[in-house]
Formats: sequence, C-alpha cells, structure tokens
Amino acid sequence: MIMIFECKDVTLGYENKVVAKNLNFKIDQGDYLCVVGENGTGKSTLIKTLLGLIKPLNGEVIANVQGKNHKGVGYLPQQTQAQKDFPASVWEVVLSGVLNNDHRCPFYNKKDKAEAEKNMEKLNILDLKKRCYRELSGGQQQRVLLARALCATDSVLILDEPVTGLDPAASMEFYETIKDLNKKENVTIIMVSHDIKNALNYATHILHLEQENDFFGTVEEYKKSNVSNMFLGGVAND
Ligand SMILES: Nc1ncnc2c1ncn2[C@@H]1O[C@H](COP(=O)(O)OP(=O)(O)OP(=O)(O)O)[C@@H](O)[C@H]1O
Repeated sequence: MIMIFECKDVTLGYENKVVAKNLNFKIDQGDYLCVVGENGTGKSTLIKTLLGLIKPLNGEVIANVQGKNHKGVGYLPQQTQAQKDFPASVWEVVLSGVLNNDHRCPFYNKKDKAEAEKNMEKLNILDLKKRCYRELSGGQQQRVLLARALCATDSVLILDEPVTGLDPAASMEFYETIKDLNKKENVTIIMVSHDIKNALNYATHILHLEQENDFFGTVEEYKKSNVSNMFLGGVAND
C-alpha cells in the first residue's frame, strides 16, 4: 500500500483557535475518503491543512503526493458565486490546471494542451471547449473544474462539497464520474460532503469530525459505530 497522507496527533486550527484535536488517520493510494461532520467542525480546515495552505497547530501531517506529469494534488474548492461567474472560456479554465509550482513559464506548451484535451475527453466535455464557463449549468461547471483538477494530478483529488447546488441527476452523474476515476484509474479521492447517504455508498473510508468524538475507519466500521448512529439516526442501515 502506498501511503498518500498520514495525520499523527494533529491539532487543526488558526491562531488562537483550536478547531479539532488529536486527529490520527492514514489515507492510501486508491482510497476514497469522505470527510463528514456538522457545520464548523473543521472539514475545510482539514483540507487546507492537507493542501499545505495552513500548518497544523500541533502534530504531524505527512504527505506523499506525486502525479504522473506534475507534482501535487488536484483540488476542487467550494465554488463561490464569483467563481461561477468567471469570464473565461472552458478551454482556458481547464488549461490553467497545469499551472503549478513546476510550471514557471506563463505560456502553455504542446504537452500542456494535450493534457488539457485528454482530460476534457475523459470527462466528456470536449464539445464545450469554446463555450464561456459562466454560461454553463452547475453540473457542466463541475465537470470543467474536475478536468482542470486532473491537469494538476492523476493521483489525488480533493473535493470540498462538490455537489452543492447540483440537482439530483447532475449529482449522481458527478458521483459516478468520481467513482470511475477512483476504481478504474486508482485516483485517491478525499471528499468533504454533507450528503451522508452517498458518502456511505461510494466511499471506502469515513472521517467523521466531531468535537471530542472523531471517528476514522472503513465504511463498514463507521456504520457500526456509535458516532454514525447518533449522526445518522438510521440512514446507515437503510
Ligand atoms: N481563517 C480563519 N480564521 C479563524 N477561524 C476560522 C477561519 N476559517 C474558519 N474558521 C473557523 O474554524 C471553524 C471550522 O471551520 P471550517 O470551515 O473548517 O468548518 P467546516 O466543518 O468546513 O464547516 P461547514 O460544514 O460549514 O463548511 C469554524 O468555527 C470557523 O469559524
């Protein structure tokens, strides 16, 4: 098993504010982890910490992230209204995914363009190439952002509440796409979600953040745990 992330006794938070304490968990290549929990329990703070955007207040975060062509993680942030209105073409949005620490030159080369095209094909959005991003539906926008994220990595995707605002059909389509990337291409998935039912359907592991009562384990272990019983009130066994 190739370890991708490991948190050892990690305390998450900001200056003078502890958000979560004593987190211990490990994510291996090919895992599909859903991070669940009530509002404000630190899910987004954990994501920022895994991405290295903020440092843990205590403990150790070990990251072992390597893509095929690029280093790093593909990241799909929570979309703000301003991002939804971004005035660029689909092609420009996807292509910008290749820009990372290793890419110091502001121009795109042939390899970059081939990578962007390949990921658009994979996500079935080649026909949207010339469209303006802000004129797309929510589901189409998420596919564009996913193609963009895949330009940054082919090994780890981090998604923060990716189906928020999508209708049920678009949500299911999105989940199926993520499932294919995980199962067929062994992409490690870390997804923050409030959609617990689908988290339990698709994930291999659950990290439930709750003050003083965090849980980490497989979906099967989670379904049997006290944390899930209290949180779900029976959904786990539906
Ligand atoms: N930049 C920041 N500085 C200080 N405190 C912050 C900052 N960002 C978030 N917080 C606080 O940290 C706590 C955890 O926030 P976080 O966004 O990680 O929770 P969450 O579980 O993702 O919530 P939600 O489900 O509502 O998205 C909250 O109390 C929040 O107010």
